[in-house]
Amino acid sequence: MNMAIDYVIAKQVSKHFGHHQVLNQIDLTLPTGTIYGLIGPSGAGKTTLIKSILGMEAVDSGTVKVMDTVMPNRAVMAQVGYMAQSDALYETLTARENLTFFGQLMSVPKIKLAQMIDYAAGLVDLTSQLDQRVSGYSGGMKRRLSLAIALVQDPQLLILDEPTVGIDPELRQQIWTELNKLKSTGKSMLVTTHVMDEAERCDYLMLIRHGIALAEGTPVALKQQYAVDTIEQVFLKAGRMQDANDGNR
Ligand SMILES: Nc1ncnc2c1ncn2[C@@H]1O[C@H](COP(=O)(O)OP(=O)(O)OP(=O)(O)O)[C@@H](O)[C@H]1O
Repeated sequence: MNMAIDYVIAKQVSKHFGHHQVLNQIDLTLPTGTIYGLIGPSGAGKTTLIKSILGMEAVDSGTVKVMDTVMPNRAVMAQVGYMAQSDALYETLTARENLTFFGQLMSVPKIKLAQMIDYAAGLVDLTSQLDQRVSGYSGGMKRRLSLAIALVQDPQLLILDEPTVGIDPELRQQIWTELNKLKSTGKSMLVTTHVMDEAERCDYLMLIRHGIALAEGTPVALKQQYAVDTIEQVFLKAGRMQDANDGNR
């Protein structure tokens, strides 16, 4: 059983590119056994926040700790299952070879690696195509392989940037069922999504827009707070309120 710790603690994280403030004093705490969703429109700053948490993007101010360690830190980074928004795969290799390569890179012991490849491939429904070259894969298959790679090292913390883009609804359901199983073993996930029914499945949500954390809480609490029935409506209402506030300045 895992100790209840906060896997991620980000405090007052700010970041700009040129004159553009992309993150504005963001606080985020991700406890054990939690699926934390980041939702927001394109360009809101979700990927930049994720990269800042992973130590891949230097922040202007604020601090990030992952597994109680100040980031960036290579050893901690190696313990995080990260699925980037664009697939970084070796096209000339097969899916199994890709999984083996990344598993070895993450120092997964050989016996465990074979098991984890079978498990991860099964989870994303690629078992029968494992020995095909990735160059022949469709976009959705590549996305699924990237998710399998994030899982192959059996990480305690998964950071998934739009994991289900291009994946059909049935498989999306299966993947979410599995993410919930992983959660019940104490793993945590930070997930970005544009899909509102996925947002509803998260334990906790942050709505981010123009680099600002507009609202956060459990899906139920957010719906109550904004007196609406869906997360999509929360999102629209919070956005309108932000625009009205900006207009009043
Ligand atoms: N390396 C960079 N240099 C300059 N601007 C950048 C860089 N990376 C991101 N940006 C800008 O920062 C803003 C936030 O981008 P980010 O990718 O974090 O948004 P996002 O919420 O993840 O969007 P999406 O949902 O489309 O992935 C955008 O305006 C983007 O153009």
